[in-house]
Formats: sequence, structure tokens, C-alpha cells
Amino acid sequence: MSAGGAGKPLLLVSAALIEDAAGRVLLTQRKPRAHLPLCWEFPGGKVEAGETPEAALMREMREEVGIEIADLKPWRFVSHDYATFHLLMPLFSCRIASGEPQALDVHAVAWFERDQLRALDWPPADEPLLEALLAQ
Ligand SMILES: Nc1nc2c([nH]c(=O)n2[C@@H]2O[C@H](COP(=O)(O)OP(=O)(O)OP(=O)(O)O)[C@@H](O)[C@H]2O)c(=O)[nH]1
Repeated sequence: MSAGGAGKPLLLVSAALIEDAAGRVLLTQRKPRAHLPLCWEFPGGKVEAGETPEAALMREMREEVGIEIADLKPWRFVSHDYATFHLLMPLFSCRIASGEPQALDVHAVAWFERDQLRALDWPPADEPLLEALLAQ
């Protein structure tokens, strides 16, 4: 990670940490032709102009996986330098208020046991989030 990056756009992305009663974590898989193809990641997406991070996350969860979320609480954030943009990504812990996750606008969606998480391909920015999750 670099502290420089003058001129690089800052990208604000909200993401969700959703666990079920058994402690499994809900992840989505990026599309084959996206940036970081087929990586598994925390569901979420870009915050649009005029939106709060919380409202953006609620919209993305509806659009991408067809669920309503509730009880959003800031959990961790990452600030990560990618080649063409700098990512600022708050991760909110939350719960599913209604709906069953479906892959509406993602390649796939799935629940993972904690001991499966390390073996997945993750975006580089997610490393500290994964470590924090596995440490708790
Ligand atoms: N949702 C999400 N995005 C992440 C995570 N980690 C991470 O580096 N990102 C990055 O944050 C950005 C999120 O953008 P996005 O998924 O809304 O949009 P996109 O660039 O894939 O495509 P789009 O422009 O069609 O919406 C991507 O560049 C993605 O690689 C994560 O855990 N969850």
C-alpha cells in the first residue's frame, strides 16, 4: 500500500459482513470479466453521488443479491491503493431482514464456513478484513 497516489481517483465502496446463526459468512463472486475476475468478496458496491454509505449498501444488497438488510454497524474499513484508483471501503456488519440471497447481479453468491475463507481468491484490499474476521 502506498500513501501517495496523487491524481488517482478515490473510490468509495460499501460492503457487508453478514453471518448466519451458524457463523457462516455470505460472500459474492465477481464476474469473469470484471476487475479482479472471479474473486470472492464481501457483497457491496460503489457509493453513488448524494448517497450515504449505508443507503448505498442497502441498495446494492437489493440489486445484487435480492435481500433487505438491517442493523448496519460500522465494523472495519480498508484504505487500499490499486493501480488505477484508491479504494476506501467501510465494511458494515448487518443482518438479513428479508429475502434469500440470489445471484442477481453477481457471478455467484454463497455461505462459507470460517475455515473455508482463507482458501478463496480475495481482492488484495480484503486481506486485513479477512484477518480481523478470523481473529475474532
Ligand atoms: N463489493 C466489494 N468490492 C470490493 C471488495 N474488495 C475490493 O477490493 N473491492 C473493489 O471495490 C470495487 C467495487 O466495485 P463494484 O463491484 O461496485 O463495481 P465494479 O468495478 O466491479 O463494476 P461496475 O463498475 O460495473 O459496478 C471493485 O473494484 C472491487 O474490486 C469487497 O470485499 N467487496
